Amino acid sequence: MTPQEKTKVVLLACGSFNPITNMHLRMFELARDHLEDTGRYQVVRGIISPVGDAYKKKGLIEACHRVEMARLSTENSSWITVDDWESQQAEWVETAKVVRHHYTELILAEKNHDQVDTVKPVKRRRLEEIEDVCQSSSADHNRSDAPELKLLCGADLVESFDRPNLWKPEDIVEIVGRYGLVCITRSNSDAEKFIYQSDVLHKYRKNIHLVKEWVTNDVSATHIRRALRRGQSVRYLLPDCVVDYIQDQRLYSAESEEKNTDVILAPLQRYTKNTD
Ligand SMILES: Nc1ncnc2c1ncn2[C@@H]1O[C@H](COP(=O)(O)OP(=O)(O)OP(=O)(O)O)[C@@H](O)[C@H]1O
Ligand SMILES: NC(=O)c1ccc[n+]([C@@H]2O[C@H](COP(=O)(O)O)[C@@H](O)[C@H]2O)c1
Ligand SMILES: [Zn+2]
Repeated sequence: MTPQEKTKVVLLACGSFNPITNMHLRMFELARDHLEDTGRYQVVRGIISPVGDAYKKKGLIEACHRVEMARLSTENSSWITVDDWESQQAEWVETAKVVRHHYTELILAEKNHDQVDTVKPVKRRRLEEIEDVCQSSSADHNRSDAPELKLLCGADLVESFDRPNLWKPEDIVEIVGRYGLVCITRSNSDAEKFIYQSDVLHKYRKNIHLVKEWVTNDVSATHIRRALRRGQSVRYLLPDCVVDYIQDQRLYSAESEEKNTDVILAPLQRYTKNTD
C-alpha cells in the first residue's frame, strides 16, 4: 500500500486529565504504532480534549489548569495537540457530541484544504458553517480523502459503557459504529472479554482496535493526586514541566480533592430517571 492509499486517522482522547500523566501520552504512541503496523493507516494527529468543570467529578480541578498542563506536556510532540473546546462549554458535553464536533472540524479543514497533520489548532468556525457540515457529514464520512476520527481510550472507559445511567446506548453505537475506537489495555480490566460479552461492541468489533500494552504501567491520575496530597514525589510519573507547574500553582491538596464531593456526576444527573 502506498502512503497515498493509506487511510488517514486522527485520534481523539477524552478524559479528566486531572492531571495528565505519562501514560496518557504513551496511549497515543502505542495507538499510532498499532494502527500503522497494520499497514493500512497513517495516524496524522492526536487530540487531547480535557473534560469541562461541569462534569463534576470528585477532585476535578479547574479546566484552565488541566488544559495548561496538557499543553505543556505536548509542547515537544510533533503530532499530539490539546483542544479546549470541550472544556470551555458551560454544560458537560456527551463524548459522542465531542467526537462529532471534532469530526466536523476535520471535514471543514479538508474542504478548506487546511493541513490536518499539523499541530496548529484548526481555526474556529462560524456556527452556521459547522451546522451545514453536520447535516452532510454522514455522506462525508465515507469519502476516501477525509481522515477518519477514532476515539482513543483505556479499557476502563470501555468497561464503563455498562454502568447504568452513564452512557446513552445510541451514543455508544455512534462512537463505535460510525467512528471507531482504539482501546489500550489497562491492569484490572479485561477489555477483550468485555467486548465479547457486549452485543453492541461485538457487533462493531471490526471498528475496535484493542492495543495490548506489554510494558504495563499502572499510573493513574488518582495515584498522582494521592501522592501529592501526602507530599510524596511524583517525578517521572508525569512530564517534568507538569510537576513544576503543579508546584508553582500549588495544585492538588486535601481541599481540592473534596471538590464535588456531594455532587452527582453530570452524566448520572442527566440520565437518571426522576422517580418522584
Ligand atoms: N495507565 C493507563 N493505561 C491505559 N489507559 C489509561 C491509563 N491511564 C489513563 N488511561 C485512559 O486515559 C483516558 C483519560 O483518563 P483519565 O483522565 O480518567 O485518567 P486516569 O489516570 O484514569 O484518572 P483518574 O484516576 O482520575 O480516573 C481514559 O480513556 C483512561 O482509560
Ligand atoms: N455518556 C457519555 O458521553 C459519557 C459518560 C461518562 C463519561 N464520559 C466521558 O468519558 C471521560 C471519562 O473521564 P474519567 O475517566 O476521568 O471520568 C470524560 O471525557 C467524560 O466526559 C462520557
Ligand atoms: Zn480514569
